Amino acid sequence: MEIFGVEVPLWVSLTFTVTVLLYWYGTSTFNTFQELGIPHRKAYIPFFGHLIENLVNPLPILDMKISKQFPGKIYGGFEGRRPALYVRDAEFVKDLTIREFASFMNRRLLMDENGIPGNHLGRIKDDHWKHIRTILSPSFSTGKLKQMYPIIQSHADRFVSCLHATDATPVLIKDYTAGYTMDVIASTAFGLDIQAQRPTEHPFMYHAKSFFATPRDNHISTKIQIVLNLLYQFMLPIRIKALISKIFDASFVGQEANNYFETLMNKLYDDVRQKEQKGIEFITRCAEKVVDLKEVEENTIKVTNGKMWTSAGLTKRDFIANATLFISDGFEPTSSTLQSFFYFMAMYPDVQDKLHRVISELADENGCCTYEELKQLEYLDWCIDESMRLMPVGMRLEREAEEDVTIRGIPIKKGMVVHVQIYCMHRDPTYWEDPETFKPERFAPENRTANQQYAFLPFGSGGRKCIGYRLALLEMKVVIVKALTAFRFERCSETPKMKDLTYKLGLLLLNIETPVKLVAVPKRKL
Ligand code: HEM
Repeated sequence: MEIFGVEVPLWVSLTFTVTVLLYWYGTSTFNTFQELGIPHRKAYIPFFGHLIENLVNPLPILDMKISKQFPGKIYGGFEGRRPALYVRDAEFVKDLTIREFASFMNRRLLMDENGIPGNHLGRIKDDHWKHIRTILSPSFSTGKLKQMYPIIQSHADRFVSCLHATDATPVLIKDYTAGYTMDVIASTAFGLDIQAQRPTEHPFMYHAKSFFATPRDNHISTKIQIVLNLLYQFMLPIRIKALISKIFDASFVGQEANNYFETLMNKLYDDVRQKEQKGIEFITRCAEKVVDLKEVEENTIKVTNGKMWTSAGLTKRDFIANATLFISDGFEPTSSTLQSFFYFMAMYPDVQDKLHRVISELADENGCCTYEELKQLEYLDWCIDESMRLMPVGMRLEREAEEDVTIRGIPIKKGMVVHVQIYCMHRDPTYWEDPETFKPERFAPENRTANQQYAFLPFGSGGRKCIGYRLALLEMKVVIVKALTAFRFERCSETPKMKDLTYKLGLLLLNIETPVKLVAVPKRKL
């Protein structure tokens, strides 16, 4: 082929044309924010945008660094070709999650799996989500929590015995909070006593850990695997990923964990249906709602986002997916939050002493008090809130625009993802005086300011707020009251300083990477 009188081989001109077309397509969305007049980060890498940077850096650190460049608290960026809006303005967040809830009801889907994860409350959409949320919500009512209270207390006693066995030597506190949380989940949700606080790892615990693909170690090979996995999730279209995950074990949750819980839930379902005496567990309530799609009236059958469901109850698939909700969403956030809490107690001994005084005025020598009495411990509430302010496990909330909407003058296009930067908001000096310091008193009613309401969202906001937050708070309070009655948590030479804490890679949860070692010094002999 001749171009401007020069002979160019056909393969060269074809390669050139394809490269130009690919470059054009790979960058064609990169002017979105310029056109909308929204401050943004310029993207240069075709197809990737800022994705690689997002995946190879711990998100809280990156979010804090970048957000400093945007004092207006709202800016655009690119996750691959897809425009995403990053927000840390409390008033904007209020409108996004409450006033405009109907347009931002859903989270973005990276996978359209048919197994447990794809049908779980956190991932389903629109009317399907509303229907399942309505069925599950009563499982967290005051009445249900009161029924669970003695069970939770017995696991908290076990937590105290396990710590006594450490003989005041330094321990990785997360091993203990994880065991406790899992014991609570297995018993209150499934009626199982899996003894997760024992040193041997129960298969239930082993598979539960992979629900959030929580990295098991800090090896470089593990990090590469995480980054490749995230790249795969972001870069390929959902349909292609669905095909690949059918052929290989490429689901969000490993196929092994999926199969384990599917088999277990089927077995528990059969047991529950056969039992005459109904238990108080979450699974019993879910099992009672299961209906056969072949037997329900046709007008109750709906399809949302490719998923079939019925307004007459739960399908077996909905049942299996949502029965595991305690594990997939309840386990890691609660055990991590407890880890942070005990860490802050050791780092701020004056706060710990004050909290201990308050607790000992109310609870007996075993840290027992009634459900109602627990509510009177407002200083405990402030300490937990302050701990979640500095270490919010849900470091970002995610919403996807269902339609074009303008919020506070910012136009948001249909399909755009909005990330609420919880970690940044919780440490923003506009909302919090001296934000890096642990000061529970800032949560005393007389110290609260109006603009803090939507700048403190450890459990999210609006209709999609954490469904299990009341249970999470209860199980944390019970174990804290018992643990602080029995021990004083102290630093040791292996306890990291706050400025040295590093975080694991990942987009969902704030996960401390630095091993957090503490000493639990008994207050009295058993
Ligand atoms: C300290 C512990 C916990 C923290 C910090 C936490 C935090 C969160 C956050 C930030 C969200 C997103 C909310 C939003 O998008 O507005 C969420 C959602 C959710 N959480 Fe929790 N959570 C905790 C414990 C639990 C427990 C114990 C359960 C279940 C037993 C649970 C079940 C869920 C579910 C199912 C969702 C999705 C709700 C929906 O989409 O309707 N969480 N959680």
